[in-house]
Parts: sequence; C-alpha cells; structure tokens
Amino acid sequence: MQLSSAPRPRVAIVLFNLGGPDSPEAVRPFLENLFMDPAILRMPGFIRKPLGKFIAYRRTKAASENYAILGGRSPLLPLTEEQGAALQDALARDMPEAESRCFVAMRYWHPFSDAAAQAVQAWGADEVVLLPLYPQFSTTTTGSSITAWNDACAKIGLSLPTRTLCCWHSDDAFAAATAAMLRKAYDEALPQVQGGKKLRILFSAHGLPETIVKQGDPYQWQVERSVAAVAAQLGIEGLDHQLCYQSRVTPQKWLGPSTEEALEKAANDKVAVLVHPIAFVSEHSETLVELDVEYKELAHKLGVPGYFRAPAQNSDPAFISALSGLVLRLRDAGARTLCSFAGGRQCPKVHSGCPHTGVKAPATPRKVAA
Ligand SMILES: C=CC1=C(C)c2cc3[nH]c(cc4nc(cc5[nH]c(cc1n2)c(C)c5CCC(=O)O)C(CCC(=O)O)=C4C)c(C)c3C=C
Ligand SMILES: [Fe+2]
Ligand SMILES: [Fe+2]
Repeated sequence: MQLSSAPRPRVAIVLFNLGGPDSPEAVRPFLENLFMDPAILRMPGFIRKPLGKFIAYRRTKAASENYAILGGRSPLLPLTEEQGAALQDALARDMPEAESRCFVAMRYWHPFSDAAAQAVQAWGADEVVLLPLYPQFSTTTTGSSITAWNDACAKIGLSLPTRTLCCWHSDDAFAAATAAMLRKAYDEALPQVQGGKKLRILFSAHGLPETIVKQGDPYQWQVERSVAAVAAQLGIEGLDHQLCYQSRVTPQKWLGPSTEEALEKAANDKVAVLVHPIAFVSEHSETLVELDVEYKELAHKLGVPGYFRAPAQNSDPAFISALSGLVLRLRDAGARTLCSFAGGRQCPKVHSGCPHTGVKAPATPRKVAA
C-alpha cells in the first residue's frame, strides 16, 4: 500500500557474486580474470599478470572437465538472477515505501560491475545497496567485489548514496533459514544410514590460502561463527559436526582440515556424513561437481557408511526473506554507510582485513508504515 503520492525513491540492490563461465570457451578467460585479481594473487602487477595467466592456463583442463559435467557452463548466473527476482518481490512486500530493483555484478565473468553500474545509472537509481551473496567477508570475495564496483562507478561518474553490507555470517534469520533446510536434509538422511550408524554434519566451506588469513582476512573467524549459529538453531541433541574446507586450487597451504581429511576421519570413526556448503548460498560447480561427484566418490572409496548432501539456499523463501530483512536494516542504519548484519564491526581486532574502522554512528529507528 502506498502511503502518499510523493515519488518513491529508487533503490538499486547490487548483488555481488563470483560468476562463472557461460560456455566452454569462457573457462580460460574466466580463470585468467580470477588469477590476475590482486586480491587473489598478491604480488606486483608485472609478475601477477603473467603468473595469473599461467596458473589459469594450467587450471583450465580440470575446471573445463568440471563445467562439462554441468553442460559446459556454470549455473551461478541464472540462480543469482532468480535470487534477485525473488528478493525484488520480497522487497516490494517488505519495503513498499521504495521502488527496489536488483542488479547482478559478477566479479570474474559477465555481467561485470561495469555493466551493472551502467544499468543502475540507466534506471535512474536514487540510492544503492551493495549486497554480497557471500555470508562471510573475505578480502578475496566481497572485498574484491567492492573494489571492482567502486572502479566501475568512477569510470562512468556514478556517484550515488551507497550503503554496503560487508557480512551476515550469523544473522539470525539467515541462520534459521539455513538450519531449517539442513534439519530437513538431516531428518531425511538419518533413516537411510547403513546399519544404524551415527550421522555427522560436515560444514564444508570454500578454502582460503593460510597466508591470506595470516594477513588479517576475517573469513575463517566468520565461517566459524556461521557454523556455531546454524548448529545452535538446528536443535539436534548431541549433534556431531565438524567444519572443513574444500576447493584447494593452488599448491600453497590452505585452511584445514580439508574436506578430504574430514571424510577420512568419518571413515575411521565409522560415521555417515551429511555435507552442508556453509560458505555458498547457491549451487554451482563446487557443490554440484566437487561435493556431489568428487567427494561422494571419495567417501565411497574410503568406506564412509553413507554420504548425503544438504542443498544450498538458492531462492528458498525463508532465505530470501532474510536477505530482505538485511536490506531493510541497512537502509535504517542512519549515518552508517558500511554495515555488518549487526550494525558495526563484529570481527576481533586481529582481523585487520575487516573493512570496518570501528567508528560507530547512531542508528535511526525504522519508521513502520501504518
Ligand atoms: C586462489 C584461488 C582462490 C581463492 C582464494 C578463492 C576464494 C573463494 N572463492 C569462493 C567462491 C567461489 N569460488 C568459485 C570458483 C573458483 N574459485 C577459484 C579459486 C579461488 N577461490 C577457482 C579457480 C574457481 C573456478 C572453478 C575451478 O577452477 O574449480 C565459485 C564459482 C564456481 C562456479 O561454478 O561458478 C565460487 C562461488 C569463496 C567463497 C572464496 C573465499 C572465501
Ligand atoms: Fe573460489
Ligand atoms: Fe568484520
């Protein structure tokens, strides 16, 4: 219901995600974009660019084989577009005082931030909300997307009031929506476990090189908070769970334990596993191939007595409502332009990669439409 005839402000919600190749030919240039990103390969440009191209060239075969299983392309863009359409509907319901439209800005393949910024400008937005589809902040993901967005806006002279959500790792509504999906998967899996063995939940997060964490990246700390929040909302007495890290793609030391090691442990402990992708909110190659094909085969080989996988959120209505709630809170944040799900900085000081300075601005209470 519209309350007055005053024009409603146009709010552009920019959804950040990583992006994925849309054809077999796109795999190599997509990987080049990824490995030439200074947020990923931290060295001077004259080394990073040739080295990034070389690593991409070396990775192309393995990545292409994975995308071939998915029909030669990543499903990430269509799924992100569906999330955007669902969020737009939810905001029409929850925030009728504004006209909201969702735009997708992918980091390493189309549509890039440049195209998204041009679309936001062409639409005539009055304000912008930057909403990463990564629950946990990492300098390699959300941090890199914010940089790309700022560069894209500078190129076309787009300068609008902008609010940025940096992370929502243990937002209550997000944790509740995730726990509800996971609980359903758990209740379905339990009766299928062979020989009445126990079922362990493996929270499998995308990995990160340890050097990046040592440089202050808050991702690992935030993933741990997500696991605690979701586990608490599951309401399973005596829950057996473990956090592990998947998708190591370079020879450096990455965060551990790896998902492979967690599967070995499950085999030794003779427990079945239900794998939940805790750092992804959409299906893509690392859930549909790595979890559903590669780790499943490995679990079978190792003799894990049951391997199950909980789905990613995609456009689950409770999850989309959680995103809508985050947008509402962000717009009510008063003078604050950078917010976590809880308002200000959540990360302990040691995580210097957290984008917050720690300066608090007073929050203005949200006006509820009568
Ligand atoms: C050094 C390399 C990488 C870092 C660091 C990294 C961090 C990181 N990535 C995600 C989420 C996604 N990654 C995806 C694909 C992907 N990631 C890397 C490398 C690093 N990621 C590569 C090489 C690829 C391509 C696929 C492959 O070669 O296996 C995707 C999208 C996949 C798709 O199908 O579209 C996502 C999403 C997070 C959350 C993260 C750190 C916190
Ligand atoms: Fe990745
Ligand atoms: Fe933080």
